[in-house]
Amino acid sequence: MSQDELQAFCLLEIEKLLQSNGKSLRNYAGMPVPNNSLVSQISNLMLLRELQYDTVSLTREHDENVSKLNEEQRVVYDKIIDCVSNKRHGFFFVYGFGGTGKTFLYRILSARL
Ligand SMILES: Nc1ncnc2c1ncn2[C@@H]1O[C@H](COP(=O)(O)OP(=O)(O)OP(=O)(O)O)[C@@H](O)[C@H]1O
Repeated sequence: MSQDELQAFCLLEIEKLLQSNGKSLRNYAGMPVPNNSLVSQISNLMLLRELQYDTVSLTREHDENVSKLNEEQRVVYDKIIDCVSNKRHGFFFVYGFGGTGKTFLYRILSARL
C-alpha cells in the first residue's frame, strides 16, 4: 500500500470514529479529509484480496481433515453446513474448554464455505 493510500485509509478510519460522535474532520481547520476516490480504490482492492481464496488448497485442507472430526465436532459441522446449504439463517455459539477443538472445527468450516 502506498503512503497516499495509507493516509487516505487512516483518515477514513478517523472520520468514521468522529462521525460516530457527531463530528467530522471538516470541523477541524487544517485537517485533511479522506480522498474518496482513493478510499474506494483501496476498499475494492482489499475486498478483492480478501476474496482471492486459494480454493485448491482450501479444498485439500477440508478434505484431509473433515474425516478427523470427532462426534461432537461433526454434529456442529453438519448443522452449520446444512443451514448454509439450505440458505437458512442461523446463529451458532460453539463453546468448550481450551484445546477441545473449536479452532480445528472453525478451520474446516471456513475451508468448506
Ligand atoms: N478432531 C480432531 N482431530 C485431530 N486433531 C484435532 C481434532 N480436534 C482438535 N485437534 C487438535 O487439537 C489441538 C487443540 O485444538 P484447537 O486449537 O482447535 O482447540 P480450541 O478449542 O480452539 O482451543 P482454545 O480454546 O484454547 O483456543 C490442535 O492441535 C488441533 O489441531
